Amino acid sequence: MLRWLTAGESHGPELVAILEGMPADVPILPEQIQADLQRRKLGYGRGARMKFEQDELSISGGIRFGRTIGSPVALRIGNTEWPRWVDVMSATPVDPETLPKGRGAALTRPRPGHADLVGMQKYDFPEARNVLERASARETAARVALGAVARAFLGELGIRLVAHTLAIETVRVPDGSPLPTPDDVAALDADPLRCFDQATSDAMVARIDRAHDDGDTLGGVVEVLAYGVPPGLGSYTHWDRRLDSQLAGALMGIQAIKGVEVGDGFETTRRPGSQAHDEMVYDGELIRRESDKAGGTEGGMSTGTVLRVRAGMKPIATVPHALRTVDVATGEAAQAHHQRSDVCAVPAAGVVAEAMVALVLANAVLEKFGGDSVGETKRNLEAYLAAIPDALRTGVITA
Ligand SMILES: Cc1cc2nc3c(=O)[nH]c(=O)nc-3n(C[C@H](O)[C@H](O)[C@H](O)COP(=O)(O)O)c2cc1C
Ligand SMILES: C=C(O[C@@H]1CC(C(=O)O)=C[C@@H](OP(=O)(O)O)[C@H]1O)C(=O)O
Repeated sequence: MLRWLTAGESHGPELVAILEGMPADVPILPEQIQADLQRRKLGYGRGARMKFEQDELSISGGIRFGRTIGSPVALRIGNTEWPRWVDVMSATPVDPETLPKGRGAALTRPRPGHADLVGMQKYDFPEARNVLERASARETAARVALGAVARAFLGELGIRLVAHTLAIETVRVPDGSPLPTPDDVAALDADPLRCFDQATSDAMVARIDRAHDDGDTLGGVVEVLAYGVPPGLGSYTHWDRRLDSQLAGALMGIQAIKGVEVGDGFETTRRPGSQAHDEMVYDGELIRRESDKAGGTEGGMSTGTVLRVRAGMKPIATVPHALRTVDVATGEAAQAHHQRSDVCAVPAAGVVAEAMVALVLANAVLEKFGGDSVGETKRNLEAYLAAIPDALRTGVITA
């Protein structure tokens, strides 16, 4: 079993992350993790902080000479903003009178759509600083770093992932457009929206420009594809063993994700059964699917076809054209606090979603095939695939 934990505040000294249960001998270099951290900062519409803050990665354990060694992988990502926040985020008591006026001010005008108000109620805070520091999606940097390790493990088994942007608000990639493969990652990273359709990407840029001018923010939809996934990850035997349940939970666990679809998702509910499923045909060697509407799972198990999941992100809550709220210090009507924010962070959410899917798949692979070294996992996987009776063979769809 793979377990992972993150800690750290948005403006604290660093984020820390631990991945426990990763087999030994997975090749992974700090540069690979750093590259994924860099990809998470990409995307048209992100705020100023993405430009001036660097992700300072250091590895505290679990990796030696460029390979995992079976012990917990422990990572630190320094927040280069920290020197400006030393007082405000001090772990030791500080006289509130000495705090800087702007950053140190009490945040008593909670933002609709962010965690501020309920966080204050729940943890008994008079203002929102303690809440937003941890609710912030800064934390997703830690998950992306762990996801890079999970992806390296999956890569050794021939499982490769790619994420792309499907929609920004109502600007959407046309139905039936070609799907990217993992070979397209560099091209996607070079696109301002990580969108695989040039005309749609251009329209998305224009829409974000308009939102920026209007003092508004936008959400959208990302899709993660995993190629080379063997049949039989997850299980139909219990709700929490279902791969689709685990994927949905992991994706919904990303800040601002409000909907998840597996395969054609809600579109499937608008089709009659005769047109909703992926029919099987025998080609003399393998049982093949005529279509891929299910998105690579049936009965909570991977089918061996391309895994396809989508996550819908709501618009950023810190709207520059500030929303109405109540100042909880005075009880008076007010405008929600706003200093700076992303206009749109959907492309970054795609990189985070890819990391979460990688972690879930790595866990599912280990549950099915075990292995204390990646070589052992690979042997077990190959033996399982070889043992599937000829009459049941479907193969595995790779890119
Ligand atoms: C990559 C990424 C960047 C984000 N950037 C911002 C931001 O700049 N401002 C903001 O208010 N929310 C931002 N969010 C969303 C908030 O973190 C999120 O809405 C908040 O934690 C409340 O959680 P909920 O939306 O899941 O209810 C971002 C989310 C992601 C995934
Ligand atoms: C720092 C990151 O994202 C942050 C996520 C975020 C939020 O409320 O979720 C709010 C913003 O932070 P700040 O309010 O300090 O500008 C984003 O910049 C990051 O992704 O690295």
